[in-house]
Amino acid sequence: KHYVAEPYKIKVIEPISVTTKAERERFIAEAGYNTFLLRSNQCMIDLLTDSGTTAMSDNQWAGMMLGDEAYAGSRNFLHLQEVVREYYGFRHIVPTHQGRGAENLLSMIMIKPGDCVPGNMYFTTTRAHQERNGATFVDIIVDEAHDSQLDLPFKGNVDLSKLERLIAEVGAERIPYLCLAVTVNLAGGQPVSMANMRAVHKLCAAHGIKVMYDATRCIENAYFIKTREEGYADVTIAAILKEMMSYADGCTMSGKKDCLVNIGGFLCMNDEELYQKASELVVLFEGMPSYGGMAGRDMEAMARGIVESVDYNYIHHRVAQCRYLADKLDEAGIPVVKPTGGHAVFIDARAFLPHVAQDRFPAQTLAAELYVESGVRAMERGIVSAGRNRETGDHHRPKLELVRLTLPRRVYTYAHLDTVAEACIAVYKRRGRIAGLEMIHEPKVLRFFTARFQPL
Ligand SMILES: Cc1ncc(COP(=O)(O)O)c(/C=N/[C@@H](Cc2ccccc2)C(=O)O)c1O
Repeated sequence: KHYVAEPYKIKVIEPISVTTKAERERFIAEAGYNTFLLRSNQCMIDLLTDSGTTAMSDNQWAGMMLGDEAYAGSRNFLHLQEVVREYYGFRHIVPTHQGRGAENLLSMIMIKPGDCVPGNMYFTTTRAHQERNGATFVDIIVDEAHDSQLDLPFKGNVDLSKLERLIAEVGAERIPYLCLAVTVNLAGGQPVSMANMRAVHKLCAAHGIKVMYDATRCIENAYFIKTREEGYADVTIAAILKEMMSYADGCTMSGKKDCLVNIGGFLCMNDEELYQKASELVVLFEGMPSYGGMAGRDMEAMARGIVESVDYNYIHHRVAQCRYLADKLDEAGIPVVKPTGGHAVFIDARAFLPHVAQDRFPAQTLAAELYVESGVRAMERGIVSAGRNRETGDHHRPKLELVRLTLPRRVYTYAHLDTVAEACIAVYKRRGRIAGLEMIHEPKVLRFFTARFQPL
């Protein structure tokens, strides 16, 4: 297999703090066996998240010196607005401090209590905001998305018959919008095909239901369309992105992922009335409609990041790094989600630790073991992240109990990925001797961020 070399060279470095195994055993115990509670300087290769961990380019850093910090009408906002209109195609953009800011505004202006918001698999913060505004999230993703070993090109797709059944059951007036995630984080970074986006838009438009994308990893989705979908091999990433967005009425965006910045986000829409409502609320939650919780310099960095993000060489390498790591684990017999997603390698913790019951937190356990083995920080994406069912009080029990090895953009090299693979293989060899965890502190909201555990 050919793995493309980094299409950039290193100009500035940030030293990695090296730890010993004995130190890491102490650190993870102090962190309640929750990798979110480790300090950055206790992690040697930090694969917790691709969110906000991007290395910016010299062009973006130069832009940071051109921050127009005027309270209103900053030239950086005008630049960001112009770039989003050009690349995403929506008429209105409301800047927010990050994705969550956009999710908050969207949920508040579109949802009324008792509504249903259908989507292609849940995401924690997205669902939390929908529920907070009185809606019920309804999963309409294709069944195949819940099978980690099924190697299909677009496992993020919507099952149109599920959507039709939902509309028939609850009525279009109780569905303010469909939330289409491109890509689907918790399914393993799985993309949605252009054909499915087109069909979803057509069906929703026929019922007067808006389609709002969670565009957080839309460049990765565009790359998978280019490389996997008939008819797009010779189409540019930018043109694919624009067509994707043409099938949506708006989007929320966490700029901390595919806009290549460390903070920032936006909410987009075409509808004038929605824009007016969002503009009224943004002053309450994020500041002015012309800065949305970002400094001028951050908006400049994001505008420049958006232009860089559609460069084929950038996204080709970014996805190739994920595939490189996934192939190494797969060759060693370690169960990983197939096909490899755009931002991470997801280990199937249930298959890795079949003797650990799901309510003994296999993914949480494996993430802690990986950390002790080699200082690699991964993230639990299983029963702990899924939280509890509001009605029954029992854990949500997702079919996918995953450990996510999330690759920051333009940060690590293939040598780092070799170290990660070796660590996974070492733990895999001693998996029979790994017992589970019990939860000793359980927060009420989004518990995975601060829950604490101890070994059985
Ligand atoms: C598909 C999708 N939509 C919206 C957001 C929110 O965007 P923001 O508010 O962070 O900018 C995110 C953030 N995902 C991050 C950070 C994270 C967030 C909650 C729990 C765990 C991790 C991650 O997956 O690591 C996302 O993935």
